[in-house]
Amino acid sequence: MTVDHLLAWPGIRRTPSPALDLFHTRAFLDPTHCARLIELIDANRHPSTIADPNGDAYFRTSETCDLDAEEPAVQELERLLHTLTGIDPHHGEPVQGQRYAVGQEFKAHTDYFEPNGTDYQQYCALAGQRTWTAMVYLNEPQAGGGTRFKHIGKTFQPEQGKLLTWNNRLPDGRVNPATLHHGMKVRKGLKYVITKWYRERPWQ
Ligand SMILES: O=C(O)CCC(=O)C(=O)O
Ligand SMILES: [Fe+2]
Repeated sequence: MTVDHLLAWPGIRRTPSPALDLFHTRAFLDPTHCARLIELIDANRHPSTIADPNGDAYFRTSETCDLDAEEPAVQELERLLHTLTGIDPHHGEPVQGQRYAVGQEFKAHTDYFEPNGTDYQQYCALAGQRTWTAMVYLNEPQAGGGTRFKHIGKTFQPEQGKLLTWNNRLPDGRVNPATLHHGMKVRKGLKYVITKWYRERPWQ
């Protein structure tokens, strides 16, 4: 994907930082679309998991849903993401939904797989490393639930339909530690997001 392609999206904003390529845009999804995706997440959620477990049982306390690629709301989301990013849809992992109740979070992590981690071979042998991440807030909790990029001191607040996207790699192809981010604790209400990860090579 080229950054120029992203910049053609009306209303896209780049976070001014030399450390990483990070963009956001408001109202990427409309409220009806968000509500339908929330319904799908609620119908099929289970405790979230992590790669390279680090011994902290409270590292990621949310619930996850693998969304059904046949659902019209998921297909429409995929179509919009393709228009936004220009990334070949075959390089995408299936879309996931995440739900956080009060007190739940996803502590500071990177979306790429640690190149020397124990799980790298298992997760990356076929499709390669994660390249770009796209995430969309589907609602707005009453308090908390921001996404904090610690290295650059930037926190995004959840807002229904707002999209974030960033490049997990550096221009030379190595992973970028400055993409470290924290899905912070929800203090009041619920938080729903979708996450979409792209790979170097086609998925499956
Ligand atoms: O919920 C958030 O704000 C961040 C989610 C996230 O980083 C992830 O699912 O990888
Ligand atoms: Fe993440």
